Amino acid sequence: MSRLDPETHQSLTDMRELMANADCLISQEEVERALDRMAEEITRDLGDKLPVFYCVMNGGLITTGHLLTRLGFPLEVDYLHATRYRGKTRGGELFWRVSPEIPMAGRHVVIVDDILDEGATLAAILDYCREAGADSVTTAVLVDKQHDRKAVPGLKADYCSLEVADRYVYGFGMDIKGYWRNAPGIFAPKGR
Ligand SMILES: O=P(O)(O)OC[C@H]1O[C@H](OP(=O)(O)OP(=O)(O)O)[C@H](O)[C@@H]1O
Ligand SMILES: Nc1nc2[nH]cnc2c(=O)[nH]1
Repeated sequence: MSRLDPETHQSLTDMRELMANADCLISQEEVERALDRMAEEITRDLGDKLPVFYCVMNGGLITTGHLLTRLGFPLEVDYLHATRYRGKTRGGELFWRVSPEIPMAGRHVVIVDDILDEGATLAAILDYCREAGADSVTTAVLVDKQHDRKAVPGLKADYCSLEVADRYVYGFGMDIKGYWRNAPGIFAPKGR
């Protein structure tokens, strides 16, 4: 391996240590089973509606990819990027980096994301879809974080069968300090 500058070397060490000491909250097998269930339900409800799936970047990337390969019906795919954490563990104001390209008017829209935490992101995206004239809007989210701080009390995704405790989690699309979106399962730093 080529020599790394000291700062990069330290980050590499820190990130490897973090993963070596993490708690695995949901294994890859459990995630796969949850995606199977989600795909079955979506197929039942939307399989004959030519829906458009919008991936919420960046976190929704892995869930969207795994979900779409389980869907055996015609559909379109687009993405949007609305972010409010931006490498931090606390959410701030929602920043729209990229708006979707495929028009939503008159379409059956499915929003796919990795996590429903406080729900400010999903609530804003739902408003956007309704204003854009979508015929129907459904939401598919891999995990729902359990706490009572939802931006809209009782907010739930239409399709979601995994729950996580109120900890900062990463893996399967979710980052920790920008890293480990590639972790195969859902993890949390030990003791935090
Ligand atoms: O329910 P909320 O509290 O609103 O948080 C959920 C959002 O937070 C994450 O995105 P983030 O803002 O980290 O952007 P990123 O996916 O680009 O990292 C995640 O992918 C969700 O979109
Ligand atoms: N990576 C990550 N992103 C989030 N966005 C909202 N909550 C979380 C979380 O627990 N982890």
